[in-house]
Amino acid sequence: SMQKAAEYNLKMHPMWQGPLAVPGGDRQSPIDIVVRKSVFDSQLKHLIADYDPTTCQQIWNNGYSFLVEYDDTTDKSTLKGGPLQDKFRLCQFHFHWGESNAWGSEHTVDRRLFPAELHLVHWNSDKYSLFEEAVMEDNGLAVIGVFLKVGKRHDGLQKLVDALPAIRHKGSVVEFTKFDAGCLLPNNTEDYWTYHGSLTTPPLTESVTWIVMKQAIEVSHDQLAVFRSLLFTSAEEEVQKSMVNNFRVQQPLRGRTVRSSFS
Ligand SMILES: Clc1ccc(Cc2nnn[n-]2)cc1
Ligand SMILES: [Zn+2]
Repeated sequence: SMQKAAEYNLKMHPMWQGPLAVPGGDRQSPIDIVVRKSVFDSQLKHLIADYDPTTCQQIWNNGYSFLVEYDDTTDKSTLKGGPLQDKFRLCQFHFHWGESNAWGSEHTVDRRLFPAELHLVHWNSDKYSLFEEAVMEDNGLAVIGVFLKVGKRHDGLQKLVDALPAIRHKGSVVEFTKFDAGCLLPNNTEDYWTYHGSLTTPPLTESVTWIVMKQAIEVSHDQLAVFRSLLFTSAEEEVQKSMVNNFRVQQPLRGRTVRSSFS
């Protein structure tokens, strides 16, 4: 499950951005989405995210971000449609954010940075039986990226924000149940960009079909501030480092085409 992959992240130095480019890597993420260079593809379908809140299990600080993990042993929380040919299982979601509202997202749109970005991580359960298998295969994973912008308070996010003080330190885990990840999707899920890329932390594997939503969700300044109260460091470490700027630098497009579901 994602647990093992996230434990792998735990061992990694928090600010580890990984190499700027992976040797031989020509489909790395994140990227800048140049809107006027994206290509409208009328074959792209609606996204069908069907998430069951009862599969939500725990929330924990893995020393890089905080992640909400789902039971991915059955096809209860799935993603289909969009650019995807197969059915994908939700295994976790997490965020990337900055030390200020001026930056924090991994992807950008015409170089515009957002204060944070949500990633909903899914793996191809039609072709594989475990995340660990899928993560090594072309198109084994599908990650939905949703930009966060500062505005009105996001009521669905608040339950998650209220759980963060309990997982301030790297390695802390608390039970977190009955959370509907669907409430974090924007109202408009028709308009997205999609391209083939990679995980943005080691193993940086080029197995991700990225689906980046055009519409951002609004969260309040105070909600974002609580993200920044998390720590990269465990309770034992003398020097505590606040968990901010946990994003990777942008990677070269290397001739890839970014398709849009809208014109
Ligand atoms: Cl918890 C976590 C899991 C994965 C990543 C890296 C990533 N790859 N693609 N999107 N995020 C960062 C934090
Ligand atoms: Zn991510």
